[in-house]
Amino acid sequence: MTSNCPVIKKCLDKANSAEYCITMCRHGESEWNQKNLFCGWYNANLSKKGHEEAKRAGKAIKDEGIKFDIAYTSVLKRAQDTLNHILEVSGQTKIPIVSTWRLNERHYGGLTGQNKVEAVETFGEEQVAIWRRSYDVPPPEMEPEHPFYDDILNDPIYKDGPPREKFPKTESLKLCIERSMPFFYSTVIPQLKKGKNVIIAAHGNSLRGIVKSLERMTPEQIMGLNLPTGIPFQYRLDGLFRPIGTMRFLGDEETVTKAIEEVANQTKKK
Ligand SMILES: O=C(O)[C@@H](COP(=O)(O)O)OP(=O)(O)O
Repeated sequence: MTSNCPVIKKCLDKANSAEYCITMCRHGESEWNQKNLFCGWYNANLSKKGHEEAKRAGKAIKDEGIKFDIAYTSVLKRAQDTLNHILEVSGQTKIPIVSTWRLNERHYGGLTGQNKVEAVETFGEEQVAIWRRSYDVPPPEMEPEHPFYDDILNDPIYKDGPPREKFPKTESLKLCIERSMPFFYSTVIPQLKKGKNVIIAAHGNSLRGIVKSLERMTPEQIMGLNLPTGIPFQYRLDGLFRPIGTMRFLGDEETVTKAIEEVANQTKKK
């Protein structure tokens, strides 16, 4: 965009030249990723492989000499443990860490705890693909009889929200974006504006929501994006917080491609 008006031109020059950098990382493989179960708000641990992936992510950040000023994560331990490994291995455990339910994985509703291949056998490939990757079709709600309903609802990690009357029973990507992006714009963006270097350690779908918003992707475009576990990626952003170039993974291309394919193929029988 260009303009002959000096005032507009000055604003546009500033917007086009300012540059921010943000690093994000989906947590390492969880025990439920390993068992191929829909996880959502269930508070799964990292698997042994997940701990290793997270440490490797920390090494990649250390090797690149990336220094963070502040870190954001969800209230779920798979994301928090991943962040802690990253900060420990890269020698930056002293930075402030902000945890919020708003960066949680999308709530997978009644699918929580179901095996992804078995879900395809029960509901069909097309339906499960819609629940996993459509933009605005949420999975069936989690009913009070669901084996994890009470554990999740009464978990003290939710003492600061969401309020009980708004506690999700299921979420589409759209609903996940509606609670994560207000946090991103009100809390993370101001830090970037102050020149701070930020890392977000979160989840496959809460991060897909941020990517969709930053890249101004359509609902159709975001359907095709799968994020690998434990591989950090970065964006350089212009003054209007638009990406300059594509996301850059801190990992070799072969490993990244293989890890992305694994996520895409989770509903296929091995
Ligand atoms: O909830 C889950 O099962 C996965 C994402 O699953 P898909 O949407 O890729 O099926 O979330 P994460 O492991 O990132 O917390």
